[in-house]
Amino acid sequence: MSFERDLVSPDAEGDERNIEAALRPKRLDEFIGQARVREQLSLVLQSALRRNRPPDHVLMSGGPGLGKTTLSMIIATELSVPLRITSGPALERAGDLAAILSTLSEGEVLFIDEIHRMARPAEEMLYLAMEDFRVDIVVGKGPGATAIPLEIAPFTLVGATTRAGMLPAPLRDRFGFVAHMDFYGVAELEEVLHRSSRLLGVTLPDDAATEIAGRSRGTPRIANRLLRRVRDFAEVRAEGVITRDVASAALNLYEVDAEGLDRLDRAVLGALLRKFGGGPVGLSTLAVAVGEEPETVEVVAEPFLVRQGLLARTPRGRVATAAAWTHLGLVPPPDAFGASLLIDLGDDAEQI
Ligand SMILES: Nc1ncnc2c1ncn2[C@@H]1O[C@H](COP(=O)(O)OP(=O)(O)OP(=O)(O)O)[C@@H](O)[C@H]1O
Ligand SMILES: [Mg+2]
Repeated sequence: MSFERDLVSPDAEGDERNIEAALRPKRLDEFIGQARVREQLSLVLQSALRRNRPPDHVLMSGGPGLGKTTLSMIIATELSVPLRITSGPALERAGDLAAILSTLSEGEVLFIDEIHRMARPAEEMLYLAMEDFRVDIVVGKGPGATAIPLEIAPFTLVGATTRAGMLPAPLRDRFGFVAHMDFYGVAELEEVLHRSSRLLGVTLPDDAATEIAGRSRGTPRIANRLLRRVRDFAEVRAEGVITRDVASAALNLYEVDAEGLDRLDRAVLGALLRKFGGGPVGLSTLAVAVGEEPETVEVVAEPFLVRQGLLARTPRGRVATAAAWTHLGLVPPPDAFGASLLIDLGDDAEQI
């Protein structure tokens, strides 16, 4: 058994990058949600513009699909400066980074995506560049090698990472501003969906937007993706008209449920409840029960289940919460939790 993850994966899949580029907000006031980050960043940018100096280096931290790349591009646009884009994995050798740094123009924004994946020598070169706008070019090898300092134009580094914890402290400390990107609320995702539907030229009623937003796992990228699937469904089956029922039928067809769980999520939860009485059960036992690798269960399914309060990781193993039983319409056995936690699920709940 294997599961299609494309629909609710927070990572960009296939040619999605191109589609996304068209939906990216270009200015700060078009960027939806993240009110605190937006306000903080707006201050940083405005004061830099006033002083006519490049702003402090900015670190964007947050899960995939929450808008880090989008916001980085906005920074360059708002400052009216060019943007240079690279990524941690592309900077294998210090020379790769030196080539970029030495050709930056004054005030340019250098965006390093996945900055936590940069190789060590490049990282050390970056420290000096961030702090003193200088790089040391090493000439020669062995004991005769000399470092020639080279001045570079003052620039702004914008780093993005999904794993801020993996950044070495000296690097983290050199960012003057850290933008923590959070998951989006349903109302914010509705706004994202309305904006995207205008750009895609489709009519999206409010209640249909609510339906899609609720299943989007707090992530604009997923919201936009579900919107495209709903549009396809409406074109083929509903003469292009999106209603709440059409949206709901489309997403049911793609097996994305009302809380945004997909087949793998429900399989994991279902096995935990039906086969192991709600746990505790070890990760590998649970993975075998759904025919998946333990890593897939741990990395792909569990974080969202934990965030939704449906599953808990305990030292004794994985445990379902009361909400998990409710979500799958099952009645927990009397000994599943303390008796006080038992919930009445009504007559139509499936008995296990
Ligand atoms: N605040 C927002 N308002 C409107 N659209 C957004 C917002 N944030 C993200 N999006 C949309 O979601 C998509 C993904 O955003 P983006 O590529 O910036 O995410 P990311 O955090 O860089 O993801 P990754 O970690 O995978 O690089 C883009 O198409 C963008 O248009
Ligand atoms: Mg990105």
